[in-house]
This record gives sequence, structure tokens and C-alpha cells, in this order.
Amino acid sequence: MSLFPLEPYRLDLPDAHVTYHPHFLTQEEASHYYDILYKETPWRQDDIKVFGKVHPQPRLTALYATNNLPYSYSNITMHPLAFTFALSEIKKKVETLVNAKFTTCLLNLYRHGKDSNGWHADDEKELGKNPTIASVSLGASRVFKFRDKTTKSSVHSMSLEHGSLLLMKDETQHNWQHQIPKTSKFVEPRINLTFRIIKG
Ligand SMILES: O=C(O)CCC(=O)C(=O)O
Ligand SMILES: [Fe+2]
Repeated sequence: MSLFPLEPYRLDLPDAHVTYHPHFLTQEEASHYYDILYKETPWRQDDIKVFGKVHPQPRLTALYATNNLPYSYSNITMHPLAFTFALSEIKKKVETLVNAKFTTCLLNLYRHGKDSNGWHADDEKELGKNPTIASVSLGASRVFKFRDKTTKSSVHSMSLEHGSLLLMKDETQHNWQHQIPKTSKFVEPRINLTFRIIKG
């Protein structure tokens, strides 16, 4: 297999359903959306509580939704903004590919290699059982890892590239955790968009 496959493929993870679409967007589309979202998004840095200790989240975030429903994780509750034109365009493309309607998009900005996203599963109750989560990557490529939720072993590592889409569905969040680890390498910023479904 080549290092940078062109065709979508399903990851070889037991009790999960994860597909990776390396060229969901063209490089031009991806750069266009990166520039717009980098500039137009009111990025914020919330404090989170992990193991009883409060510290600033190691990345910037923003929440958008088509309804007014908040999203809570790591002891923070985010209230959504209304979808922008650019985000709506991306949402439509994702919905066509995935054949699902999303209500909510969480944006993450990893400013540099020290920004990260610790081990977690997107298993908050407002997402319901077996949530479908579509994750679009723009900007620098970053390593993305999965590990078995129970044994914390059998780690799968991959790179999420500019313009790609990673689709996690069925029992994936029930059985696996994921993370974006810090890196000591110099890396440019990366924007990630995770489309989710939150029903009231
Ligand atoms: O940045 C990523 O690719 C992952 C983001 C993520 O896991 C999340 O926001 O829940
Ligand atoms: Fe996640």
C-alpha cells in the first residue's frame, strides 16, 4: 500500500466501523475552507477539569448547530453559534457522502504541536447510542490514534491529511478511544471539524 492512498478505505479495527476518505475535498477546496475558518471563527479556549484539576484546554474550539442545543464534555457546556455559509457548504458535502443529516459541528484549532486532544470517546449521552461522527481535517497533517477502551492496548496510528474525512460509526465509540497526541516536531496549525447529531 502506498503511504498516501487515494481511495477511501475501512480501517482494520475489530468491533468498530471507521472509514477514511483521503481526498474528500480537493487540495484547493481544503485550503479555501482552512483560510475562511481560520479567520472567521471566534476561537475560544475553555478551562476543562481532568482528574479534578482545572486547566486550559490544549487547543481552541468553537461550536455550531442548526438547532440551539448545547454540547457538554469534560465538564464544560458549549452553546452553539448559527452555521456560517462556509460551514454549511462543508456540511452539505459531508451529508451527501455519509447519507445522514448533522445538527452540530465542533471545531478544533490545533495551533502547533503542543496542542492536542487526550484519549476519549465521543460517547456523551446527547449523541445517543452508536453515534455517527464525521471528522474533516484542514491544514497540517496530525497523527490520530485509536486504542481499545477496555484493555487500553492495541493502538492503531494513522495520519489525518489536509482535505480528508474520517467517518466513525456504529459501535466505534463504545469500544474505542481516540486522541491527537502532542508532537515535538514543528507543525503548522490544523483545523478539525467534527459533525455530530444532537437531538433534543
Ligand atoms: O482533531 C481531531 O481529529 C479529533 C477531534 C476529536 O476527537 C473531538 O473533537 O472529539
Ligand atoms: Fe473525539
